[in-house]
Amino acid sequence: MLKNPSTKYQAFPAFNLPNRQWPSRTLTQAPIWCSSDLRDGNQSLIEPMNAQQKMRFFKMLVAMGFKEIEVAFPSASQTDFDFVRELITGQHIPDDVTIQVLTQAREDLIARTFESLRGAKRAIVHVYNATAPHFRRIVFNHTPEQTMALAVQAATWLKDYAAQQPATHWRFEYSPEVFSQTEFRFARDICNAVLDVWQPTPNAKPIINLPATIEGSTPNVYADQIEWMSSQLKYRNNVVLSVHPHNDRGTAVAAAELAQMAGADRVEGCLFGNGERTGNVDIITLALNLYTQGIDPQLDIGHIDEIARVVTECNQLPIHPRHPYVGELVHTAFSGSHQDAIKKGMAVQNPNGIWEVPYLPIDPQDIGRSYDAVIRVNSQSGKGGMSYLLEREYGVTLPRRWQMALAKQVQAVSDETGKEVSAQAIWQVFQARYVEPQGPWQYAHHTDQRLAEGMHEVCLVFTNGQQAVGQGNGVLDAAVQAVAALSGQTIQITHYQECSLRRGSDAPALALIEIQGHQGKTVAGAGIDTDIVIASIRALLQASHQLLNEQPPLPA
Ligand SMILES: CC(=O)SCCNC(=O)CCNC(=O)[C@H](O)C(C)(C)COP(=O)(O)OP(=O)(O)OC[C@H]1O[C@@H](n2cnc3c(N)ncnc32)[C@H](O)[C@@H]1OP(=O)(O)O
Ligand SMILES: CC(C)C(=O)C(=O)O
Ligand SMILES: [Mg+2]
Repeated sequence: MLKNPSTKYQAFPAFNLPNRQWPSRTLTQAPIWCSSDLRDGNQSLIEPMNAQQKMRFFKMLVAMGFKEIEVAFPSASQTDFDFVRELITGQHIPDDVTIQVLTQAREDLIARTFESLRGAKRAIVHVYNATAPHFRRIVFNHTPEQTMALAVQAATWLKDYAAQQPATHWRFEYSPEVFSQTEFRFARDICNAVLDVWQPTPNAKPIINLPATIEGSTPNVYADQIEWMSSQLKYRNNVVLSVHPHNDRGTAVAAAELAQMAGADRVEGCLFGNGERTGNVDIITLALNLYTQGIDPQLDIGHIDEIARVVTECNQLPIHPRHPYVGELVHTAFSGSHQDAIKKGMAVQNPNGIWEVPYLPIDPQDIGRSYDAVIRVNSQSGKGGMSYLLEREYGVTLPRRWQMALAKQVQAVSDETGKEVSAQAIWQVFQARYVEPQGPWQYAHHTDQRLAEGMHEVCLVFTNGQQAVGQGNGVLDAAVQAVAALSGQTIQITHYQECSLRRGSDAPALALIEIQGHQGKTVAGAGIDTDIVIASIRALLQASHQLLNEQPPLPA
């Protein structure tokens, strides 16, 4: 039993913003993305990335189309410092990409940071100090004035150190760390004081980054805070307003989306939501959320599994199978009614039309996945899923009655094992039930004699030496008469269907036959052979066995 929380935790105060605009806005374009994987993501790893891993990750981010990449905290470690040097001296930074680095508001660290950036064509130096009251009190033992003075001092250091390296095109970024838990007027004042130092121009717009360092409220409150700050920042037209949500409450994606509706121009985050504690906001989810609204996310995510492979190998952390868009199971339906709807949706989906396959918010092929995993069968599945797999893997489209009968048998298998049933296992159940001979008349060979125009006499020879002769107006009709004579029943074909099997090098033919015996009982059989006539005779014989064996009829 949890303890009463009311004496230990406080509700996040509501934000009074009566004329808030963001709720009636929608997202219409991608923000400026900044990947913080190599800094915020990296600092949260059990084992931070080594130089090779960072370089591999960096190159992937560039290939994906990121134009701003926070690559390091250069004053933190020699590895990070050397990595920045290698990026610059090794000329690994394309002309349209700007690297960003983070530093605390301490002069020694700032000096080292600028040292790491020597020779860079462009760079963003990102400085932060915590501004929330409990951080001021607990971590810094600072008055608000001292916190403000530290930020202004840091802004001045950045400006001065940048002036000593004029060949680089500098941009500055300031984060009031723990912004979302800072008194909002104080947050505004400290950001504006920093901007006063930097004197923004259109040519080098500073970035004001407003982090939810620890996510503490519902996303609407964060959106209110961002909308209010956007309206209160000085030099707003020459300032890039950035957000940096963490995911402590599990709503970082929502917070980032609402914040953009509230006026944020830029989003910092990490791929698949890596980052401190529960992570930074997941840029892939944000981007694909835009994509599925018909908006170009301005990132190349057309090969999501390859991206996931690089990220998991570099971070040495797995991705949850239910993770939006990328998880192993997120495009898979096991349950019968979902499978039925997906199967119907896939069948009618216009390749050039609006995507409307039920239960699939995105076409898996758009992110480089196949349809293989879309439907998987277990005890929760129905005829739709089972027949989808047979169709996809073997090219066999069963009539509805067969689907219903086979589904029962497949479900019996999955109930018994408690496991998933593969397409191959379904095919085996199908063969055992409809194809494999279950009686004495196993086909050996046959002869076909033309008696007159359209009239055939067929002699069926079985492996046990028995023979049956019949006449009819085609080979199959004659075979039916032969089997009828043999079994002493009138037999009538009520359904016939043939197809080429997809699996197997010689593409054998499959014949499906339904016959009606005396008292109107309808049974089914299937036959496989490279010759469609023989496949049909085998199917007929197998159906006749079902008639004799008192097998249950097909459902009506
Ligand atoms: C929310 C975020 O993600 S912020 C980024 C966090 N990332 C990291 O910290 C990773 C890299 N950091 C490091 O490797 C180290 O912290 C270093 C190398 C930068 C500094 O190490 P140290 O000098 O040993 O300082 P350490 O971090 O242990 O101590 C924090 C000190 O810096 C102060 N400090 C913390 N943040 C800041 C800041 N943004 N600006 C100025 N001072 C700060 C603290 O008040 C404390 O001061 P005190 O020693 O007077 O009590
Ligand atoms: C340094 C800042 C931007 C940060 O990572 C945070 O507040 O989460
Ligand atoms: Mg962070």
